[in-house]
Amino acid sequence: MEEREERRERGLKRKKASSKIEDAKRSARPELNNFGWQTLGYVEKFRFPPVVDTIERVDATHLTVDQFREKYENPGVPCILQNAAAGWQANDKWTIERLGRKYRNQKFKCGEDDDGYSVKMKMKYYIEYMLSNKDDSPLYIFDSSFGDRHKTRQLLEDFQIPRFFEDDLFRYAEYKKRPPHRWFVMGPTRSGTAIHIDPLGTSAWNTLISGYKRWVLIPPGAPKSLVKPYKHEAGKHPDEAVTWFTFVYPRVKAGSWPKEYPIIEARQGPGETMFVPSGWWHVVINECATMAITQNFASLANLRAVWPKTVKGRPKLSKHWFKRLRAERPEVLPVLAESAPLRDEEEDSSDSSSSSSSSSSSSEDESEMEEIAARCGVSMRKKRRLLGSSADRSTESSESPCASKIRKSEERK
Ligand SMILES: O=C(O)CCC(=O)C(=O)O
Ligand SMILES: [Fe+2]
Repeated sequence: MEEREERRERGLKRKKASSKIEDAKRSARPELNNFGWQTLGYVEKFRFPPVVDTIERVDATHLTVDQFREKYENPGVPCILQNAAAGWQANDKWTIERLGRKYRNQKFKCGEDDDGYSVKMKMKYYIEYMLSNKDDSPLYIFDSSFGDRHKTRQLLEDFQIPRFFEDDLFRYAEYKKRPPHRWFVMGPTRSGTAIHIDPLGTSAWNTLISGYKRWVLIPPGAPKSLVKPYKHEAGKHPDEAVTWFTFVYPRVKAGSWPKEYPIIEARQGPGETMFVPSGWWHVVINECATMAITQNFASLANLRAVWPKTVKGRPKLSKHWFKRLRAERPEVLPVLAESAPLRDEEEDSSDSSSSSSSSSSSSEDESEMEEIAARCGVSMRKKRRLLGSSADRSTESSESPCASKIRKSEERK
């Protein structure tokens, strides 16, 4: 009798899990409702290419912050830092078993619906999905708000920002106003991130706790038409890593790939930290189940790219940030002045999705900026550039070529 009861209970739980998984899948990828999630048969047909690893690796324990800046950050050279995660609690705690126990009923973002709202799944259901799915391009946890939720905040204690990345200039902005900047990342084989450049000109570090990730990095300046799948290749999975590896990867390996954009390949393993400099295209696919933590940051090295993009894409934030930097880091003001976009300047060629509207910034703001520009010894022309266009935007929207990193829903907060 008791046994029958238990069997019934288990059956009900299984049913509930599949229904929760189905709900999330329907919301996150409604375009697959008719097409199907396994139609391409990638579980059988998709083969990871032979391992090629051409990235520079460096032992973080023997590298000073100054050396990192000189060799990698300032010249924009990608690298893998080894041992930057030594001693992290995540190395022991972030296993499927332990996370599945501790965060069992906590919801993590694994997609977004058509209206830009997060699609979330409880950890217990996601793990079930991760371990059993045969989907062509599976759902992927890419959660930027774990640190803000009471019951998942503890994950923050399991890792530390490696010292090379501590001087994140966005930390001077009020926490609630700063763009999303850290993500807990977890997904099964074939999940990953399609080719993109990280938002707002930021650089990133990405530490893998378990599993293996394949990376391809393409230098800044490579045209979108070259690095993205062609229209006829995109099919129902235009923005998925599997599509890139199926169609574009053979092209980057062919002799006809332009020599001016030499790619870098890597197979990242547990404990390794990838450094992605500002402006680099990158695409990532998980070879097996992985767990990782990634952060994006602004620094002295990328501020020349970050500032104009922030002014254009996040005008209100840029004003707030400016004031904070002026108070806390006045030495960076000349960099802002030098790099600010001209008023009414043409949008640059990158994926910008800024919207414009009617309200204007106060003249008080403007004169304040001009005064600062003068103090920095910036010319009249550049003074006008300091804050970019004086037309403010009522709805800030950010340049977001990294689909997984800045989502509309997060911008809405
Ligand atoms: O781990 C991944 O899927 C890639 C994440 C990414 O694009 C990044 O860290 O910038
Ligand atoms: Fe990225």
